[in-house]
Amino acid sequence: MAESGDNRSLEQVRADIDAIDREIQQLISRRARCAQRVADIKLAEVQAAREAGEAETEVVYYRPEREAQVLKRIIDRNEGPLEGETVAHIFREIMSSCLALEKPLQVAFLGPEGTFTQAAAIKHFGHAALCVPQGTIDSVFAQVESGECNYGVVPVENSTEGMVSHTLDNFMDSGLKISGEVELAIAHHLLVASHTGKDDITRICAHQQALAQCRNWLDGHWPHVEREAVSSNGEAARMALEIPGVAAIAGDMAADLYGLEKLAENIEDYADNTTRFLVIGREEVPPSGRDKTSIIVSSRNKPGALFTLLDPFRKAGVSLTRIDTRPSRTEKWAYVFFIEFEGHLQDENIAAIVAELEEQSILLKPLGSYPRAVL
Ligand SMILES: C=C(O[C@@H]1C=C(C(=O)O)C=C[C@H]1O)C(=O)O
Repeated sequence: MAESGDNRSLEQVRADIDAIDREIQQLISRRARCAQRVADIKLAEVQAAREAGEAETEVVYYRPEREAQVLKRIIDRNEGPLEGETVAHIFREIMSSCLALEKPLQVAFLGPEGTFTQAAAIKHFGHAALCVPQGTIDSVFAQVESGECNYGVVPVENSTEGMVSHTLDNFMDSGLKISGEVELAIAHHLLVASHTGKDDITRICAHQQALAQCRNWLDGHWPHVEREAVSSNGEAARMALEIPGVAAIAGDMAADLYGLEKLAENIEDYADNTTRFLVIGREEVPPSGRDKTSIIVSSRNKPGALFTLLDPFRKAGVSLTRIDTRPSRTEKWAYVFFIEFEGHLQDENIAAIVAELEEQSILLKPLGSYPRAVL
């Protein structure tokens, strides 16, 4: 085996690499056959349940909690020289391809193509999933509710593509469950078509949030060029390709999709610009061991209402990861809280908190427990 510091020739090291690749390929094929065997077992179990008159009808091949465990283990045992996350991304793609041997997952996302939501969908499900663009957050929910798509991906926090509140409103009326979360580092670039030079630019287009996130950079570099907010960064990229003089601000996905050139990279004013997305599905997800739970709770606007809702978490020492308020649409002066915390609804301490909250509130709706983002 080639090690750094040995005195093998280039040809010898390449021969080593070829032999290793052969082994890796054989192992991947073996892994894929195991995944097929798992799928056969799942199918047989569902068929047996059907014959026994049990209600289950759908075979669920995709197991988010299992995938999260596999990826976490890969990161934990990684010894370098590659980064744990880099290796996990490779395994993300292997799992995605193994699962697609049964049937590629259909994943609805807030489109159009080339948006960060699509990048989030691919990051979570891998490239073997079939990502289907939707025009609105409502239609992402509808596609999953009707069964057209297996899962959906919607932005929920600090997004350049959609409104948090709109996603939360959808959860109030929907029976769908959250089955995962995706965190994505957002890097914006100034993009132009190959036939557009720096001096040809008369207009810079992007989603309004992308324009906002790059405001200082634009003020410094392009103070006199018109800025135009359009419906998405993907749309801005399409315009940059088709309309002379237009430059777009968008991410890598859009640059690749429309074959645009990067005039400037990473132009966002703040590094660490992360957007969070939620994965929605029809099934509840069993515990992975590192989970989060999201609930909607509603209480009357009386003194101490929020304190009463949050106190059970404090007493149990459970960390809240997010809390949002929305006005209730059904009752004047009632509020709806969207609360996220660490733990799974099947954990005893979490079940006890939820039972206590149920007594204190007008309405309590669990939106699901799901593995914390690994990648
Ligand atoms: C193989 C399984 O099914 C699917 C494929 C997985 C994989 O390739 O590792 C993991 C979880 C499931 O999404 C399983 O449940 O173990």
